[in-house]
Amino acid sequence: MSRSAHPAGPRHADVLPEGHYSAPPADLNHLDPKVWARTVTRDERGVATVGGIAVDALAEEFGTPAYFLDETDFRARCRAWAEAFGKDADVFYAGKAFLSRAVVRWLKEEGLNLDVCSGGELTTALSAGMPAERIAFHGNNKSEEEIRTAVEAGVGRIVLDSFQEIVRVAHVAQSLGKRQRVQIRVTVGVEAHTHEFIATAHEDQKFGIALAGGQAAEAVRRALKLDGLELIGIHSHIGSQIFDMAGFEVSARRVVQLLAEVRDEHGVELPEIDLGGGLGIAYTSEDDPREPHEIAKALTEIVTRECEAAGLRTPRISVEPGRAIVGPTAFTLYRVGTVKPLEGLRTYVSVDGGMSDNIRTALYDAEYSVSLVSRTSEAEPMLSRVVGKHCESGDIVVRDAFLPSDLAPGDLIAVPATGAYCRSMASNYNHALRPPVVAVRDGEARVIVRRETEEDLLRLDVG
Ligand SMILES: Cc1ncc(COP(=O)(O)O)c(C=O)c1O
Ligand SMILES: N[C@@H](CCCC[NH3+])C(=O)O
Repeated sequence: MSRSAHPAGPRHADVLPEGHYSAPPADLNHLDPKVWARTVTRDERGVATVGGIAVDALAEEFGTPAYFLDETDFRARCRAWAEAFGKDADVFYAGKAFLSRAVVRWLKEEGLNLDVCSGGELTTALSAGMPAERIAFHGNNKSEEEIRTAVEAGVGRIVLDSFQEIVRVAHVAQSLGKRQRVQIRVTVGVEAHTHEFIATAHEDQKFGIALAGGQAAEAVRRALKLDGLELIGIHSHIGSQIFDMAGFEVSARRVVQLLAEVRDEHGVELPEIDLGGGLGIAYTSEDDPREPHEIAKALTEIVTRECEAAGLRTPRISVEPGRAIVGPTAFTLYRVGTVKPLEGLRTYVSVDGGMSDNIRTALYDAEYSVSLVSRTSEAEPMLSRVVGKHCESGDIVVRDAFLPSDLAPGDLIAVPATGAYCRSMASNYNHALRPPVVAVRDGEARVIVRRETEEDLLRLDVG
């Protein structure tokens, strides 16, 4: 592939326009372990490798764009979470981040439970052999059919999200002659420090039942009266990509307060509390996420302290990390198609994917990093914007990042930390074919979700 020089673009710090970036990194070839999956490194040629396989070979075999998932890293993260919380707590992987049958099998083998939030996720989980009692079923508008499937399967818990749902689940359970274990999802009134679209515990939004105004206490009252329900606890999820533990602290305190009120009113000590997911990961070298053992320690201490103060037995804690497990384990590999320097601004690098395989930049103004991975380069840093091939000027994958100034069509670049909410939120915009997910481990690569084909598109179009 040609590496012809292109007209000089904006390259030096003194001509850089405003944007979300700091100075160019000291070494553009360095693959920072903070943002790259555990086994990623460069081989003797300078080509990046994952699980011992070089990305040029992966691109050759599987094509681009494609997501490559480091199975070793995924399993290690599952184990770290399970060990950090220990046997007296439960870790539910949030399947919305990324779910496939292989993932379900890994979770099962590594001792994790699974949070699903739709009939589709539930079917995937059951079809890959996840025991139903290890599944939690979420959602703010579960259909009667979804509820029936979940109750029939015997899911470990359904998380109730509205007053209507309390009655709906009780009715379905009773009609099946069952008593369904449930939690009530409450909104604790915390403003999580994250993007507005992914914060979920302030009161003015669609999820949960507010603690404020006694709504949640009323939900407990109603649930306790219904024969079809066994109320086992209270659930709170405050948002996503959160680094600051202060929000979890307030949330835990308010949930424990509700448990104390329930004890006082009904003489019942609910045995479980779920503090949701939402723990942040490093998308760029500037992010500093917490390790699972620190998170486990902080959450356990808060809950224990608050329960002691309220004279309650400490309930069994559960958490639902999605992004923190799968996010860092995958990267998206793209091939560069065009390189367009805009004098005084930045260089637009077009790749063969875009907002259809990563909507997070357009949707949340998310920040990502990017590296040239098919070779190393000693060329000077060039302020770049990585864009896709869609008919949309907001089709941006990486808003501001530095790539070497000799970047050329045919080069492979990769965006790390795309394991969560990229394939799971992928679309067919412009009839794009959603990329495959390839799991790599110990020198072996295998497709776990295949690439869509034009036949798939035509098969759906029955007109
Ligand atoms: C109820 C619930 N649990 C868990 C999660 C997982 O969040 P994250 O992937 O940020 O850990 C979400 C999504 O934000 C959620 O809504
Ligand atoms: N999908 C979002 C977060 C919401 C997760 C589900 N409540 C993201 O990419 O960050």
